[in-house]
Amino acid sequence: MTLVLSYAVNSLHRYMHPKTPLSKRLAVGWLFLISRAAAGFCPSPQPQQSTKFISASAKSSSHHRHSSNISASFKSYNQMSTAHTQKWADVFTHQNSNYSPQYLFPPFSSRSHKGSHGRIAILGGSNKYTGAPYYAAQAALNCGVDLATVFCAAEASVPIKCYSPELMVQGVYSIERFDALLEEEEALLAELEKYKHKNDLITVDNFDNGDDTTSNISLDKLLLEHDDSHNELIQNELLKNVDDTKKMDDIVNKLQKVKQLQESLQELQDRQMEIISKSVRDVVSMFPTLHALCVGPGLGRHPLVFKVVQQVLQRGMESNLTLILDADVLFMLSLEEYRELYEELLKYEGCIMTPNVMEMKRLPSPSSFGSENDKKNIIVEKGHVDAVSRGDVVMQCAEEGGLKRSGGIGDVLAGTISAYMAWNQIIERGNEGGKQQRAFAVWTACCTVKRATKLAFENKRRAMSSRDVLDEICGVIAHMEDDIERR
Ligand SMILES: NC(=O)C1=CN([C@@H]2O[C@H](COP(=O)(O)OP(=O)(O)OC[C@H]3O[C@@H](n4cnc5c(N)ncnc54)[C@H](OP(=O)(O)O)[C@@H]3O)[C@@H](O)[C@H]2O)[C@@H](O)CC1
Ligand SMILES: Nc1ncnc2c1ncn2[C@@H]1O[C@H](COP(=O)(O)OP(=O)(O)OP(=O)(O)O)[C@@H](O)[C@H]1O
Repeated sequence: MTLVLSYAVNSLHRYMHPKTPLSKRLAVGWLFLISRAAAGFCPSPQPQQSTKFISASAKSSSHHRHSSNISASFKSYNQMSTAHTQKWADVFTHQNSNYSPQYLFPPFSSRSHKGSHGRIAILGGSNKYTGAPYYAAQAALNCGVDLATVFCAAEASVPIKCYSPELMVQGVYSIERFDALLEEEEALLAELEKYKHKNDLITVDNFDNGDDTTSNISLDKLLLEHDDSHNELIQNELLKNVDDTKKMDDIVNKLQKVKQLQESLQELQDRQMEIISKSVRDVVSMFPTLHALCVGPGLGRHPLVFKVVQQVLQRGMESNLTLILDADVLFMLSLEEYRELYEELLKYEGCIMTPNVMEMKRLPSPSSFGSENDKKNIIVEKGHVDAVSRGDVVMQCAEEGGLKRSGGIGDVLAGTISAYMAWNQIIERGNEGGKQQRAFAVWTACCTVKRATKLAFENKRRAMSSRDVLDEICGVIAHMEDDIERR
């Protein structure tokens, strides 16, 4: 196109000479206008790219300038140079690919049984959000997995069941019950706090030190720093030392009340732990049958749900289960309380995080990492161009999406990645090649959703919703499989 353009400009210059006949001048004028219009519609050719992931550290210095702006949070791959982007079709135009598209989809066989094309689960869905886990699970089914289970809040299970008979849905905790437990705990803590602030000074013998001196001790100190047997001792000491019986009764009553409150609090916290453990057991008992678990779509931000999720993720890593982390679980991992878990997940090869712009900004920079290469997990930074990175290598998905961005497309992507990860497990069975192929499969999942969104948008325009994207997925995958066969 550049050649055509320069030829046209040169010709224009030559033929616009006053001695050139008018008819020739008009013809050249048209040629010039047509070539300008064509240049506007066709993008200039991209430099040759390989299908290898590119090393982020090998990139131009411009991305370092950009990434320094976000030093407080996680390094943003979408703020790096966008020169090395790829579309699905590019995979077939380069022979030096490290990745094998023919191993993305498990082949059909007459010996296939229910589950041999993938069993995934979603942990998410709350009283507020029921659509998100549905989109994720249904996306995985529409990709082609055989079985999809949704573990959710009991309050969400009936609506989700009603969306689709194909889904298996299990309520594993109740937000209402968790709310009641938290309210009870808050009331007990508030009552304890009231006593803590009663700083009555009382005079006691220094029996601890075995000497005869006396000192003023705040009731606060007595209540908080002495165990039960000690309290008894204190009471005896008080009996000996405090003359005013009314004051004495007061103090003893307070001690008893605090003891009672502390016991109730302990009993409540034990009950909480028991309920949380039961929820965790319900999810973990399915692990041996799962190829991948996606956590987060519509999860909500209840502190006790986060406790369940914390244990599920720990057990997932212990079981070497592939974990796809999206939405609210990424919020949870940005909290100081879960920093240790977050850093463990960054080192876990079977973890794929899919942050949107906000979630990416919230994720903290890991403190225990020397370089990007210490990160073993995969991060999919969603945006106009999705960036899939592992360690310091990054592959950007330049596939065009639709112009409408309805809520839930991120959930569709999380479910689609779950399906590709299930297939990766089935095909590669965790060998070294499989791990390399995993990032490529995640990138292909991004291409799939971008393409499905584009088709849905072309069909429905302003009315496009995430359901329409779901409907396009199977066609997109069928085309991709055709591309692989034709290769
Ligand atoms: N049907 C359902 O059930 C659905 C349920 N969902 C579930 O909702 C839960 C919360 O997810 P989330 O994405 O709303 O939370 P979070 O990331 O904190 O964003 C909140 C704030 O960030 C902003 N913001 C977001 N993106 C931005 C961007 N690209 N660029 C700029 N700003 C951006 C945005 O600002 P606003 O646009 O409102 O001005 C907003 O204030 C989660 O469980 C998810 O699964 C959804 O999946 C949808 C379908
Ligand atoms: N600026 C953008 N331009 C075009 N596409 C985008 C843009 N940002 C995100 N997308 C695409 O939209 C899809 C969902 O990404 P998004 O950032 O909306 O996730 P999300 O907020 O987690 O979604 P959800 O609504 O499910 O919570 C992805 O396929 C992503 O590639």
